Amino acid sequence: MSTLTTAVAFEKYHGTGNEFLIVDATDPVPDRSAFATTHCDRSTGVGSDTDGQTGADGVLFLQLEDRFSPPRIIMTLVQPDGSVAPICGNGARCAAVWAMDRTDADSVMIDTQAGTRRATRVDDGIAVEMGEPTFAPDRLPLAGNRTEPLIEESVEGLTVTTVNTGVPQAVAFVDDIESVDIESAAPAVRHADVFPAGTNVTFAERTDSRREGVPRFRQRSYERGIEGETQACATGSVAIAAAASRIGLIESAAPVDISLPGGELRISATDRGELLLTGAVTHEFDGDLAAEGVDD
Ligand SMILES: N[C@@H](CCC[C@H](N)C(=O)O)C(=O)O
Repeated sequence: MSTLTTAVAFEKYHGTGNEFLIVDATDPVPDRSAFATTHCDRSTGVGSDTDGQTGADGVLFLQLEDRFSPPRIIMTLVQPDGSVAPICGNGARCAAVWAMDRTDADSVMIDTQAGTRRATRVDDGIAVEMGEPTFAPDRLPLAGNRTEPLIEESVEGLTVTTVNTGVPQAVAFVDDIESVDIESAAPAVRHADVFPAGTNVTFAERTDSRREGVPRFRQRSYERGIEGETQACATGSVAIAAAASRIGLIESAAPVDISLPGGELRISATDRGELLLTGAVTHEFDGDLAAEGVDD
């Protein structure tokens, strides 16, 4: 038995600073977890981009099915710790551009473990239908036989409202987001016993509107699977809108503007009342990376 190393083509994209390596899923990568852990490492991973950022926030393995109209993509996000996330809002936008560039389509369907999402090219980037956020304890999930949603309750000393926006999110509304020591405050909540599958932890501060009548929040998120703060977490942005509406901070979950360390996102509503996430996507650079397998 010997180790076989092959070169795998990748493209690096970011959605509002949330960075992904995209690999065509038809290229064989025998151990996807090891591939993601190695190449996403922020110190030793894939080489620097123009912003000097080494590594990435995950690998999107994308399988394009262009016989359908609109084209479909089967999206699997493998995170730096080797785990698979059911969905990723920023990743879905990057996946949409990757597929649109190959098909000339302006709309694609993205099949994820959290369900199918439609993504459409719009003036200010890509808009993704994000499904119905749910506060239901069994869908979060919450531990035990709990029947009540977890709304504005203290978990590990932080007051949070929990919502599943495709992935679990614990949202804490704070007065001054800059003063939050996220690396100290978030890990205990992320691993709290009440969340058997863990959770992402998102902080939000209500701030001045930039569009008349549109509430705006500043956001910082600590992500499960990355185990650290990211420049943007779009399922967290949707969670802020849903949670703020649920606890009466705002009248409705849409429209809402969100400012993140990596840029701006907008939450609006589709005609069917589904939340729509809109933001920019950037294609950074391409290359080849080593994938290791075993040859027997
Ligand atoms: N960055 C993402 C969320 C990715 C999944 C998350 N880390 C998890 O494990 O739940 C986004 O933009 O939504």
